[in-house]
Amino acid sequence: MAPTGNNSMHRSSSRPQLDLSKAEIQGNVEEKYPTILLPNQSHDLSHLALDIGGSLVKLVYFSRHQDQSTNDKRMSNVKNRLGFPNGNRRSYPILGGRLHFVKFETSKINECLDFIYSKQLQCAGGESHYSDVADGNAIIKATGGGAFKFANLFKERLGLSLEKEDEMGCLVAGANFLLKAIRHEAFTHMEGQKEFVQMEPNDMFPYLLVNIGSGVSMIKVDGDGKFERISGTNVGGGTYWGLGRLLTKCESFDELLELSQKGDNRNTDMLVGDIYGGMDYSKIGLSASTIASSFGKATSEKKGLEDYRPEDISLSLLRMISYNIAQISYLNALRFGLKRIFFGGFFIRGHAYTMDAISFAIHFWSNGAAQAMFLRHEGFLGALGAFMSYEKHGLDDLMVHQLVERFPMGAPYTGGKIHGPLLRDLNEKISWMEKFLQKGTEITAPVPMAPPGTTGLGGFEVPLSKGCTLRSDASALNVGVLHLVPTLEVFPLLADPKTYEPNTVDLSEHSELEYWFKILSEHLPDLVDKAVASEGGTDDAKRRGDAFARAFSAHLARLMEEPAAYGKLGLAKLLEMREECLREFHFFDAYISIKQRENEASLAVLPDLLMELDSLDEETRLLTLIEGVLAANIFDWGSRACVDLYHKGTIIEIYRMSRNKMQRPWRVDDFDAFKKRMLGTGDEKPPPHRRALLFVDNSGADIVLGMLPLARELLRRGTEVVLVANSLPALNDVTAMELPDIVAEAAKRCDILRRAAESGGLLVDAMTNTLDSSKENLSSVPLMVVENGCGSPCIDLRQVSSELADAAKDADLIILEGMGRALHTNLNAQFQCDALKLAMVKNQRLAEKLIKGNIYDCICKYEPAS
Ligand SMILES: Nc1ncnc2c1ncn2[C@@H]1O[C@H](COP(=O)(O)OP(=O)(O)OP(=O)(O)O)[C@@H](O)[C@H]1O
Ligand SMILES: CC(C)(CO)[C@@H](O)C(=O)NCCC(=O)O
Ligand SMILES: [Mn+2]
Repeated sequence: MAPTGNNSMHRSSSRPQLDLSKAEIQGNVEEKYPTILLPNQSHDLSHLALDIGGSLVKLVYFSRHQDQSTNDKRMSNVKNRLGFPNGNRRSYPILGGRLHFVKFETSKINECLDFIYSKQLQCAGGESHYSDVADGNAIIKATGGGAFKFANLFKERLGLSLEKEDEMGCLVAGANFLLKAIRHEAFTHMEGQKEFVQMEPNDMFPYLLVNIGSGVSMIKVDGDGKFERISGTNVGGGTYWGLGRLLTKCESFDELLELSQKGDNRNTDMLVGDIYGGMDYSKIGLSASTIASSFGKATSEKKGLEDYRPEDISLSLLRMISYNIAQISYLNALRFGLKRIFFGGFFIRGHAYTMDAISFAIHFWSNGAAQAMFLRHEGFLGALGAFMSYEKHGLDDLMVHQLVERFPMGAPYTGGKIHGPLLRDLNEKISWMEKFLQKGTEITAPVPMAPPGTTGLGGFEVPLSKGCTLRSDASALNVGVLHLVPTLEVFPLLADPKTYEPNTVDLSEHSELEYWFKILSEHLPDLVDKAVASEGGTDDAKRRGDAFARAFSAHLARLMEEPAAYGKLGLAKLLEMREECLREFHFFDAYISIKQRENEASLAVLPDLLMELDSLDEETRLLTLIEGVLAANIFDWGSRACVDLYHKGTIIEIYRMSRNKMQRPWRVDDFDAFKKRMLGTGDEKPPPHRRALLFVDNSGADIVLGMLPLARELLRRGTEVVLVANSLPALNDVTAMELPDIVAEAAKRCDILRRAAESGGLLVDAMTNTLDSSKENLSSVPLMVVENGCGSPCIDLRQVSSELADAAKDADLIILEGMGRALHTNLNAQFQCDALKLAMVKNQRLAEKLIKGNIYDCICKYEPAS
């Protein structure tokens, strides 16, 4: 999903510009990191907050979206027309922007200072403190012990004062925010299986929060700001890393964790079987393979450290510490009757085995009564909480539907160790990716390897999740950039937003996932060609095209290995990711020339089509119009089969051929019910719909020869029509920016469309001269265009533009057209008003699966208001 407006397609590069005017160095010019004053820098550039722990520094910062859409004529017309109510809006603006998550090792705090400096984050410590910035005395929120320990360093190097926030309070604030506002934040992890859990904001409390950092804190959370640190343990992440380093000579935490994946703890741990001569101690429920004593075998007098494999040592240590923390957690949960236990902190590091070990132990000790849950933003709770403590961020009011998470490529800092230079611009990103992605191993993930099986109650056997190479790039953290888009809303006509699921196809089924990955991979070379051509085919475009292909393939490979890496995966997300990835590499509209060509060709034949339609009686015309929409939906550059077809004829030939083949009954055919609602039966004439929302799909024939004639029919019958189109380009879909021009062209050829477009404010400088129009005829129901808030071929109706949400309030008919919006998503969506779903199925597998039919079968699904 994307924010709305004029410039929004340039969003990917939308870091606000620094205002460098009157910049001057403050203090000693000889210093290594002299502070530069930017007195004219706008104060709301960003917020920054830190959690400086014993092991890692976590940084959360906010960057604003570029100012959007001020002089967009279409927008202001729509606003006039629909008179956007302000009643239920917040009374103060919250900033649209992005939240970034970055971490560093505390022992290398200079890297963190460099990062802040190079991003100029110290120049904007937060609105409420702006007045201080000019004095070189910006204040930023910080928590963790380092907020005390390093206060002077921040002051000296960056002129930043750290305002200290209570560490436990921050952890709780961060966790509460994530659980409420981020979809797919919390998950369980058992025997290698990740399952997302959605918390009900009304039913979240109480819970136990266990933060495993260097040390471990256990906090009972009863509400927002209501908590008590009930316990802790000094055996934590620092213990694993510290002891592990001494015993194995590993040089990094990740190396130690990787070693554990090849370990066998039977060589170091003393098992029940070792003590009981290979037998279980079944009377107390302990199997022979239960660890009786961690490192108990290392007591052997005959052996020294060199006789044990570092792999085995690492594994024993990891299990010892994970089990120990889990056991103490469980006992504390028991003490206060808490059923839900969330684990955070970077000890977890998204590592499958660690999570399995903790889950297993919680399950074991509680006899299945308590459940361990993990958080995707595991280590960032404190930093987020510190961020939340700014007064005017507006974040605490944000809701799930206003946050969109994206996973851009190449943020080398987030791994904790630095893999490359700070990426300042696209060029540097591409260079870095060219090098980084050559090392194929680094795009692998910790994934379960062992076949499914049971660990078996009665002992701590080996949890199943092992892993291969640990990912050291940003995505290892399974944390993206959070886009805050305050204008997004839940589509108000959904029958039940709570149970609404946009995706029709479930990608958690592996064969389904494989199939779509194959489709997307095969489509990639063609897409790259188009994208490069759309940017003039220059060397720069080719290089970007190459980088895009690498990046998107890497995403695909990553998801193939760990489908839940970026949250719950659906086809809509996958298709959107492709579009976002294009934008990330500055391809703003790959299909632009194809779209223009097809629009022109279709507009040229529109008058003939309208004439043909007008010669038909009402009933035949309605059928022909629906046939026309279905037939024209064949022009879809997202479908392989259709692209092949285009080489076989002109647009109008294909359109006619396609329409001639429309034999009823269609595979799903509710046309008669729809006709009855529109035309009635016998003498009984039902009133026309008040307002119809037409969710349009492709450019060219699809919009011009399919949807516009249908819109015209509705207008003629007295129904207001709102064309709902994408905010940003996706494949050859028509966008809300392009539609007014297309409508204007069509209006030159049709009186009904012209009057409606004028009435809807779409024709601003009315072309009164182009056609003879009598002024008295001018009043007409309006034709309008609104953007849907998204930049994907699919639509998740939980996150639409406020413009669309407003337009929906008076609507009593929804028409969803095309595979992306009516099939891949929303085929099963229920609405509060009449809904018509129209699509041609241009994919054999989908046809078989969804409608037990064949490629090119049609769907005309009509569901009256429930
Ligand atoms: N790259 C890394 N370097 C060091 N430790 C890491 C790394 N990645 C994960 N860890 C683990 O994460 C732990 C630190 O987690 P976290 O950042 O949540 O705690 P902290 O805030 O530094 O510690 P505390 O809250 O106790 O002061 C380390 O002790 C180690 O076990
Ligand atoms: C000291 C803190 C709070 C610093 O984050 C943390 O490392 C911790 O909770 N340690 C455990 C101390 C204890 O309760 O035994
Ligand atoms: Mn900490």
